[in-house]
Amino acid sequence: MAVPKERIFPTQAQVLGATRPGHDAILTPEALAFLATLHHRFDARRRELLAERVARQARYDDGQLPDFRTDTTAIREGHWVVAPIPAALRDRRVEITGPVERKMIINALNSGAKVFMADFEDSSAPTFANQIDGQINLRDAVDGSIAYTSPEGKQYRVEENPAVLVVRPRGWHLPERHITVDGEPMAGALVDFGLFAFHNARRLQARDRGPYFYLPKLQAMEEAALWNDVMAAAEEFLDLPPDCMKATVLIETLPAVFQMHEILHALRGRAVGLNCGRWDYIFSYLKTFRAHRDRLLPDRGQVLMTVPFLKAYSELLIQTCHRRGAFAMGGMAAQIPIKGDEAANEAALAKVRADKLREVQAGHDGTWVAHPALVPVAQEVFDKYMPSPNQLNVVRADVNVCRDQLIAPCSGTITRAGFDNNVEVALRYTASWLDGQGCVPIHHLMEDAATAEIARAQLWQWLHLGPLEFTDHAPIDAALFDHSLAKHTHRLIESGSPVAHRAEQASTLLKQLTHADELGDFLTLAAYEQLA
Ligand SMILES: CC(=O)SCCNC(=O)CCNC(=O)[C@H](O)C(C)(C)COP(=O)(O)OP(=O)(O)OC[C@H]1O[C@@H](n2cnc3c(N)ncnc32)[C@H](O)[C@@H]1OP(=O)(O)O
Ligand SMILES: O=CC(=O)O
Ligand SMILES: [Mg+2]
Repeated sequence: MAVPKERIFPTQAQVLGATRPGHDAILTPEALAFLATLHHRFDARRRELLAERVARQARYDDGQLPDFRTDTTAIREGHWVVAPIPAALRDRRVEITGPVERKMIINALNSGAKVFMADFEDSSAPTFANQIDGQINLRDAVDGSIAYTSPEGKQYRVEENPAVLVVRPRGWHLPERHITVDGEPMAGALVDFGLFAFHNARRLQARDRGPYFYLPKLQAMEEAALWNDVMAAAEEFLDLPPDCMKATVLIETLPAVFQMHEILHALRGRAVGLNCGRWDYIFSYLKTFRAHRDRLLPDRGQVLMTVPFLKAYSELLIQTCHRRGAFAMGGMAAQIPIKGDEAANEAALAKVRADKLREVQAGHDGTWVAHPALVPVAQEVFDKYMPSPNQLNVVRADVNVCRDQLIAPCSGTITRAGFDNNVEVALRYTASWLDGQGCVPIHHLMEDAATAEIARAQLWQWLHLGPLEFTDHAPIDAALFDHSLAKHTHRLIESGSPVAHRAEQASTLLKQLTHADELGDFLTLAAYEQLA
């Protein structure tokens, strides 16, 4: 893409990773100069905001509880709405999500969903090849040339009326060590956003669609303001109209739920909605309260969206969004279709249906599905209960959520089966991730970075905030964890799984993380050190 010379920052980002054929068309000198510009202008601020996360967590560790801000009351109480939502995003009843693999992108675009969220984040293991191949695939999807032939000879191409593309870059915390500026690794977020915007934003803007993004794992309005400034700078650099880049923000950290008005306000020229990222939200609840024994969570299978703290979160999100003219998107049920067992499949679909029914009846404007076969399931429910394109008119004046409801302890039990399942899922997911696969089915559930984080964080919590015991009074202790981990490691090695060779490596990493005195910030940060 031609960019006026005076806009190009003198430094180029350096590529340290091995590149493959086709990568040079993404990692062009102009694109690398654009990345360097983003890095120079915004990385120091990003690092400051990450330091604020650490300070915030230290306050929670000292016993403070998250709460609404006192310095932003005027924003919460003021009368303002977000900018008008573009036509392409006014009906988002079903959104399919998935990694940026070539075949899956085509399948997702053809799935019948209104939106496809192309994911560089929770469902991606960010090897350099995955991330840059993903950029090639998205560029080809945007320019209409994407096609794929499977090893069996099946041909894939995009059909008419594909889903609207929305891209999710990595969160602010993850580095991209294969691209550096002045010797410093770039932020994965700036690399994913920057390369996608550089190669596709103008082309998208020239059509009836635009450059649209999902923004993950924010904790505070200042982090949203940083994204706003990054996008504004990119628009200026790429000669695009101000605020044409649109953002839907995942509310998937506990601190962020207390700043939803503020986050929308920081992005008000470009915010189109918030989304209930339930899995990371549960993980964030665990992490925020890692030192609070009175807020331990039971088995993850019991932490459903109907438990009080999650119900309060989703209802407050709907009320907040609709007050501001923004969409309130629902989230992901973990069930996926089960092949070869009709009864089990029907039971899984019934769970998805019930989840979508809860969402649409609560006032959500749309929802997420993990698999193409779930598009009609979710759509049927939303079509029935949401005949208009959205339900921005549902103001939920009945909702009156206070701080204590958002952080309410969750009742339930810790079972042996739940403990063992956490060990198995954390191990098998980590092995897959280390092998370059960021989303996998385990026991017929979708497991990705967020769900795996819950599994491993719970293990840490149960071992470190104890002494705890199961319902049969057997102690929950490190010896039990070591035993279960050894058992599942052995099983994975013997399983013939394509990731069996990663079993020992994943096991060692999990052991370190679970035995550590402090709950590590992100599994994916620790594992990134070892990612090929
Ligand atoms: C917490 C969060 O962040 S949620 C968001 C992140 N998570 C996701 O996006 C989940 C994405 N989903 C997936 O990756 C997959 O559905 C999995 C891993 C859960 C299951 O994958 P598989 O076991 O391969 O599913 P399955 O074999 O049933 O797939 C059947 C077909 O559907 C396709 N498919 C499955 N999921 C998707 C998807 N999300 N998008 C597009 N195509 C898909 C497969 O590619 C396959 O295509 P083919 O018949 O042309 O070969
Ligand atoms: O990103 C979504 C989530 O649930 O986490
Ligand atoms: Mg998430």
